[in-house]
Amino acid sequence: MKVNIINQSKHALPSYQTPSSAGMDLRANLDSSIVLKPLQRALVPTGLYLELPNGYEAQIRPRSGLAYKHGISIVNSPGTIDADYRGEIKVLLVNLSDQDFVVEDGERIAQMVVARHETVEWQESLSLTETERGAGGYGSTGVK
Ligand SMILES: O=c1ccn([C@H]2C[C@H](O)[C@@H](COP(=O)(O)OP(=O)(O)OP(=O)(O)O)O2)c(=O)[nH]1
Ligand SMILES: [Mg+2]
Repeated sequence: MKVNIINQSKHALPSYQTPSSAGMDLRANLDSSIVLKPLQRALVPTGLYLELPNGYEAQIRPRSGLAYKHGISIVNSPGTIDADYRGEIKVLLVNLSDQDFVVEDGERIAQMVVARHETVEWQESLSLTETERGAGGYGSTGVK
């Protein structure tokens, strides 16, 4: 699928790291590095602007390596990029470790997965179909 993109960053377009990757890594586009103190968050610019087709969204997800090695995650994970959004894609990083983390210009800070979504029209009803699960949840099926 072809998607229009404007790249105002200093970096190459996001790309899949392997042929069957679901996500493309996003790079920070910074004039100078950012220091994230423990529990601090920052809205990190990418310099990218998308025009997703209707019926698609982009999800901004953490990278597991940064999460595991440095406790870096995304506050609103997965971030939602709406098809009608024309602003800059930004990544809301948070440092969940007990050490400072430095975000460098050009660093791959997150990954973006483009996915289809449905647009729902509500059909208001007085009752719902019965199921085996019913209202059970939150561990209702046990732990083993
Ligand atoms: O991680 C994110 C999440 C969102 N956005 C942009 C694209 C998205 O389409 C828009 C709005 O996001 P969202 O709906 O999550 O935020 P909101 O707090 O509900 O703001 P709004 O009232 O503008 O929808 O912000 C990003 O750049 N990065
Ligand atoms: Mg919103």
